Amino acid sequence: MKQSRPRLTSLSGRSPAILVLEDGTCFEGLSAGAPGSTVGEVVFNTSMSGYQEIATDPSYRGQLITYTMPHIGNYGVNALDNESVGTQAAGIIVRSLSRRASNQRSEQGFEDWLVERGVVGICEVDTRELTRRLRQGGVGLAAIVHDATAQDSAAALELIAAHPGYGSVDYVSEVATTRALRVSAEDAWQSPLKLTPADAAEQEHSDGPHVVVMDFGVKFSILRHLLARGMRVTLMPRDADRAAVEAQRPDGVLWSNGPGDPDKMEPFIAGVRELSERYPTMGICLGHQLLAKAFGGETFKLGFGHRGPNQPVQNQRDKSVAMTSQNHGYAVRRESFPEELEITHVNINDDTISGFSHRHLPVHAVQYHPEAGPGPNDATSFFDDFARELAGRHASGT
Ligand SMILES: NC(=O)CC[C@H](N)C(=O)O
Repeated sequence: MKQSRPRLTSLSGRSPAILVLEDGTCFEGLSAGAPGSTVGEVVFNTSMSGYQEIATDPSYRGQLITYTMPHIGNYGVNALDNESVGTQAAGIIVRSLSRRASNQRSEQGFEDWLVERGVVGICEVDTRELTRRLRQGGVGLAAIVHDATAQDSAAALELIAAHPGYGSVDYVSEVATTRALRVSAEDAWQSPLKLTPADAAEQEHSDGPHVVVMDFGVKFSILRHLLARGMRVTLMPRDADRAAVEAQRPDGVLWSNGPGDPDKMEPFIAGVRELSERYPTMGICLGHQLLAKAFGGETFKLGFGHRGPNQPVQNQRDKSVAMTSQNHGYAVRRESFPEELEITHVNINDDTISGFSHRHLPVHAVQYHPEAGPGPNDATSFFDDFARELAGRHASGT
């Protein structure tokens, strides 16, 4: 392996650790986070900040996140920035991991938090070289093993061999709700989000439009954006049928983001179609992919995906460009794009489909993340449009 600087063998108590790719390529580094070993699909994210939001984004379930920003952890973590209850990344890979957190919002150091949550990591890795490889060869499985050097690569390769393959795992079942949950609007931006069983007594009596979020691993920022626009929000499990959704008397339905290969979600596609013919509908990321499939489209795996806060997307109607936050490894195939849908947004980097609307139904979907979390707020108008659509329907009682 090419070394860009002399290998460190210890750094304040860290032990040697390795990251091994499927093809046997070994990156040597030092242990970080919780001790042990881990395996997952190795991907990279180009954000300069937002490491906590990324590690808690359910769409990263089963993945080892390479942070391309060379210095990670310096502003600590805090409870408000979690994008879900758990920590979802299967592991983290960084160049320099800060042990000191310096920020007025910090409640805990990033590494202590990783240890507490059992997330295995590796630091002092040549993340630039790793990212170049992933860009050239595509993403794949990899394993991190602590207390190991390149001579121990076989142990890592065994972990990889025992993995069923990223696309074969139903990661959504590990992160999404299995029961209806009400989302409390109280202090949504000031305190950690509160989710309570929807059968419990109503906690609030807001009279805003009601959105049912079909949960495949939704990010809290999405829920906050809905609440901030005066909407009432209920999470429903992915297998909730039409009757269960209708019983909630929603004004609209949102299909959430989520981890894994959208092809694994085939059993739920008929339900996506049925509900989107009935309610104003919005889809984000995995939700975008599910909606495209529901109308006859297909998805495919990108070489190395789009993960970062600086993905330029062009609106096909007014030609404006927004910088968007993205985190996806699959996309909708152009050749399969259904006639009844219209492409509304395109990723300028590689011309992939970034958004569409139905030609006749109020169905809109984006492959990017208008909620950012982390990332720029260029695209939040997507929520404004949805709120307007639902407010009209709510007022008219249709
Ligand atoms: N953020 C997401 O919803 C990701 C969708 C899907 N799992 C993908 O990787 O493409």
